[in-house]
Amino acid sequence: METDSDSGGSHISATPPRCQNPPSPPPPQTNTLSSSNSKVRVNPSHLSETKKPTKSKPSQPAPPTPPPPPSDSTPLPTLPFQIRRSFSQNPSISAFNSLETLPAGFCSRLASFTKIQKPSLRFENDQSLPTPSNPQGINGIKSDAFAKKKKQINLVSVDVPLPPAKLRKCNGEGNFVRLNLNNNKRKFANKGKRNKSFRGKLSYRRSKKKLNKNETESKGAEDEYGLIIENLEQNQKNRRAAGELELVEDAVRAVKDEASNENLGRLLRLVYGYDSFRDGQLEAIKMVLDKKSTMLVLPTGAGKSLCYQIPAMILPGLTLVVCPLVALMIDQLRHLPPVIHGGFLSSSQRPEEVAETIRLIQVGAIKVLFVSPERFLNADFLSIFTATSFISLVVVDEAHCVSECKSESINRSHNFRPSYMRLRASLLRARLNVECILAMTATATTTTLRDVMSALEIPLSNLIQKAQLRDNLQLSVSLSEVQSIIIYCKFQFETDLISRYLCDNSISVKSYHSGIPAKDRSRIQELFCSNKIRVVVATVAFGMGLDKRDVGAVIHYSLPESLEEYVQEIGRAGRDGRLSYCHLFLDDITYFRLRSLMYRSETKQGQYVFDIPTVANSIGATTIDVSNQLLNLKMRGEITYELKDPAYCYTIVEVPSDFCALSAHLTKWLSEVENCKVRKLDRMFHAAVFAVDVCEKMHGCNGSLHTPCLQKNTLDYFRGDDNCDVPNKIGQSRGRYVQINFQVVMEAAKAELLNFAGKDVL
Ligand SMILES: Nc1ncnc2c1ncn2[C@@H]1O[C@H](COP(=O)(O)OP(=O)(O)OP(=O)(O)O)[C@@H](O)[C@H]1O
Repeated sequence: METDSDSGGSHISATPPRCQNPPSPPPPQTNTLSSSNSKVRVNPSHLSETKKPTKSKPSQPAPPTPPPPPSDSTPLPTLPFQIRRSFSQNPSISAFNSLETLPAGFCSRLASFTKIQKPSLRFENDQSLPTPSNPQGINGIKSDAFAKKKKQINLVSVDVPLPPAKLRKCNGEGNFVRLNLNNNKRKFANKGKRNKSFRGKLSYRRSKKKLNKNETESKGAEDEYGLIIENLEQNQKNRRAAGELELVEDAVRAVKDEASNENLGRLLRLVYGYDSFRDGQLEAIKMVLDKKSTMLVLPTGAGKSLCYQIPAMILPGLTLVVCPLVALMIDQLRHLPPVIHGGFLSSSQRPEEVAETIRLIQVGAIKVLFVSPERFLNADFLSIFTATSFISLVVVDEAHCVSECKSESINRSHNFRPSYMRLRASLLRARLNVECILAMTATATTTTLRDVMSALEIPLSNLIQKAQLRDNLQLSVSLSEVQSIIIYCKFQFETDLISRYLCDNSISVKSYHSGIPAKDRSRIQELFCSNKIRVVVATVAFGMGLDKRDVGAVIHYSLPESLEEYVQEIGRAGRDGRLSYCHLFLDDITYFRLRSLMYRSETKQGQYVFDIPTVANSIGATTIDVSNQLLNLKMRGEITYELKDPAYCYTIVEVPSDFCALSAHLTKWLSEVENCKVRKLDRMFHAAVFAVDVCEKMHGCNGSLHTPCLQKNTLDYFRGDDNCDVPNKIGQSRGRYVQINFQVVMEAAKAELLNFAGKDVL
C-alpha cells in the first residue's frame, strides 16, 4: 500500500474490490474488466485550494493555459486506463515511453546517465563499442572521447566512450554516488570535494590563511606552494587508483580463465575489501558463472547483491536487474562498486534521460541495468537489446513476487506487483535470449519457492537456501507499555503520535509514512542514514532497500501483518554483524483491528481509491475519456492522483456465455486472498502470543527475550507448506472475539444490510 513503485508513487492495492453479486453485463462500449491494479487514488484537497480568492497573488501572471487533453489518447488495448504523455516534440522516444504513466507529484530529476563518467572494466567481447580504430563502433555511435584520447587517470578500459567530464575517484559509494534525484547540488558537490582532494585543498587554504597574516610579498610563493602540494597529492592518488584498477582488471581476467575460489576471493578483496565470502555467496556466483539459473534465498542483509555484481564483472553482456521500487534501484546503484557502470530506467525519468540511458546501453557503457517489472510490458523496451547489446544475466530481486501464490505476494502488499507475474523464463528466453536467471529473495515459503522456480524454469537442484534469519538478531516480545524508541507502526497517526512523544523527550526523531511527500521522505531517509536523526518512526513504507549498516534496534510498536513483513523489517537491524535488538510490542487491539480491516479496504484518509474502468462503466463513458478527464483536472491543479500498477487490466472481446460463473470465480478468488491475509496475520499473532504466554520454560527463552522460539516459529513457517494449515481460531486465546470467524460475521452483516435496505439498493 505504501510503496514507491516504478510508476512514481503508484500504490499497490491491498485487497482487490470484492464483487458480492454477479455484475450485470457491461455496456458494449466499455466492455472492460479490471483488477484492483487499475485503480487511481485521487486526493481532491487541492480542489478547495484552487478555489481560494486569487487576490492574494494579484500581480502574478496568469497561470499557463492548461493543455488540452492529449490528442494521442489511443492507449494500448490491454491497458485501457493509461494516460500517455505527449511526446510530439521528440518523436524518436515516444514509442519507448508509450507505457509511461504520469505519477502524482511527478517531478523531473537529474539523469542517472549524466553521472556515468568513470571508465569501466574492459569488456573484450563488446565489439559494438567504438574503438580508436573504429570510432563509430558497430552501432555507428561516435565517441568524442577517442578523438582526443589521452591516458586518463583511473582508466581501465580504453574501449568505452567517455564523456569529456573530468574523472572523479569513487568515494566508496559506487558509480552513482552523485546521482542526484532531488536536484540537491550542494550535497553532492561538498561530498565529492571532502572525499577527494580534501587534504590538498586544506593545505592550499592553510597557505592562503598564512598569506593573509604574513607579508604580502610571500603571496606568490605560498600560492604556488599550496598548488604544488595539491597537484602532488592528486598525482599520487591518480597513480594509486590506476594501479588498483589494473589489479582489478587482472583479477577479472583470472576469474574469466578459471572461476576458482582463490581467484574469486582475490577479486572480492580487491573490489570490495572483504576478506571472505559469506555463506551462500560463492556457491551462487559460481552457479551463475556456469550459466545455471539459480534460486538464491539468503537472509536480509546477507549480501545477495554481490552475487550478481561479481558475475556482472565477468560475463560479457549486460546484467539486467528487476527491482520492485525506484528507491531500491537507486540504493543498489549507489552500492555498485566503481568498476561496474550502472543505470536504471524508470517512469520517473524524463524522456531524454531514458533515451540517453538506452544509448549508453547500446554502446555497452552500462553493465548493470535496473528496471522495474513493468518494463517487460513494453515491447519497445524488449527491442532495445540486440546481438551487440545483449543480456547475459537477468536478476529478479524480491523474486517471491513472481509467485502466483496469492497468499505470498498479496500479503506482502508493499511488494505485490502483478507485473512480476509476466516474468516468465519463456518470455525472457524468447524475447531477450536470456540464458541465465538469478532469482533472489530473503523471505519465501516452500510453496512460493516452488512457484518461482517453476515460472523461471530453475531446476530444483539449483536452489541455494540458507537460514532466513541471521543469528545476530536478538528477538524479544513483551507486553510492556511504550517507553522509548519505536520504529515500526501500523498506522500513520501512530507514527506521528510516537515521534511527537519522543521529540518531547528530547530524542531526535522523524516520522515516515506514505502521507509525507516523497521529497520529504527521501530527506528523512538521508538524515537517518547520515545519523542526523536517531529514530525514525515509520510505517511499512520505510526500510525497503535501506542498507544502513549500524541500525542497532528495530522495534515493532504494532504487530506486523505477517512473518514475512516481520522478517523484512527486523532485517534492517544489525547489518554490520553486531548484536542488535528487535523488540515487538504485542497488543491484541492492533491485531483485531488489522484483522477486521482486512475485510474492508478502499478508503484511506481523505483519498479515494477507485477503478477507472468501473467508474467509466457506471457513467457510460470510456476508460480513455475518464483517464483524460483526470489528466485534465490534474493539469489544472484541481486534483492530484496516483495511478496504480497497470497490469492485469483486460478487455473482453467476447462476452463469456456464463458470465455469472466468471464473476463467481473472481469473487471466490478475491475471497481467498482475504482469507489468506488473515491467516498470515494470525500466524504472526500466534508466534508472538506463543512467545509471551507459552515458551518461557520450554525453549530457553528468558523474560521478554524470545530469540529461540521466535526463530523456530519463523523458520517452521517458511519451511511449511505456505501456512495453508493455519487455523482460523487461534490456539492461545487472548481476546474476546478471537474464536469468532470474521467471515461468518461479514456474511451475516451483508444479509442484514440486504434486508434492511432492500435489494434494489445494491
Ligand atoms: N562477503 C562479505 N563480507 C562482508 N560484508 C559483505 C559481504 N557481502 C556483502 N556484504 C555487505 O553486507 C551488506 C548487505 O548486503 P546486501 O545489500 O547485498 O544484502 P541483501 O542480502 O541484498 O539484503 P536485502 O535482502 O535486505 O536487500 C552490504 O553492506 C554489503 O556490502
